[in-house]
Amino acid sequence: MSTSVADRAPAGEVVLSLAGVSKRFGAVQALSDVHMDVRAGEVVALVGDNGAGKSTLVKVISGVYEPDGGDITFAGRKVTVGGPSEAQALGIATVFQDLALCDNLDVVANLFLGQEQLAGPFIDEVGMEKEAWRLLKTLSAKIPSVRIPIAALSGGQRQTVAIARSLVGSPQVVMLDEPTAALGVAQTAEVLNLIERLRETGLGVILISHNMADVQAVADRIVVLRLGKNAAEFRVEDASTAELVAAITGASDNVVASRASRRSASTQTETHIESGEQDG
Ligand SMILES: Nc1ncnc2c1ncn2[C@@H]1O[C@H](COP(=O)(O)OP(=O)(O)OP(=O)(O)O)[C@@H](O)[C@H]1O
Repeated sequence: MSTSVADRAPAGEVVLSLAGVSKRFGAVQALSDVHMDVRAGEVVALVGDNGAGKSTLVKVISGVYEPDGGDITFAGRKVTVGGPSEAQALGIATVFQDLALCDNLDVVANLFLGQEQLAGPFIDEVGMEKEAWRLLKTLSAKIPSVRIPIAALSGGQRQTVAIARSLVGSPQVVMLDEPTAALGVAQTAEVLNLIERLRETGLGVILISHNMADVQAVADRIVVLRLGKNAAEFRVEDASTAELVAAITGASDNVVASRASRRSASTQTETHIESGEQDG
């Protein structure tokens, strides 16, 4: 089976919708009444402080955890996601932080390991290699060979393989959990390009990140969780870093926000001085 754009929902259509999702672990209410929509051809960033509930939400969507309450609607119908393989069969793929790649196996083996059934019943070694190149091409990925072991690849290239792997089986939604956390500047830029490619192919992308620069560079919408609840939602062009930080921390007078506004005030003053707008 190949990833066909024709199978996908038209851009702008809601493909995944969460309503009233809750999850408790003993005394900890990790998620309360969470809602979130993801549209085809859109990158939604899911942000929040440590313990805000991001990982729990990802695990609910990917079928690792069963929610205590709430509805998940995927491609227009209410679904229960019984486990990660069910999520993948539905069309919800997740790239977890650990990437789950086998270092000693090559790129082709890693792309299809354990998901041969998603690639199609009759796919052989040659077919897998062709499909591997096709998936990497979809991402405009820079991998020198599909026959080199993962151990020989850089961090950005590994992330690329993990993202390509998530595309086997034609998902409609891809979730990326902190994809740039362990990467340097150039590799981060590479991964942000991949995310843009995913959006261009019409996928709904959920990006979990602590990095506001990455989020602001690539997301269309930003959903902020705080203490397991929806705290705010922004279109990326409407949110300043200070507003985002305030929504994440729940306070507008925190150290990061006031530092950001001091810096922005001093930049404005400098701009005015440079353009000769100062008084006197
Ligand atoms: N398996 C679990 N058992 C008990 N409590 C849990 C479990 N998983 C998460 N929690 C708790 O649920 C809350 C939300 O945690 P979660 O890991 O979802 O937050 P997060 O936003 O992903 O944080 P981080 O950015 O640190 O990964 C936290 O209070 C956490 O301690």
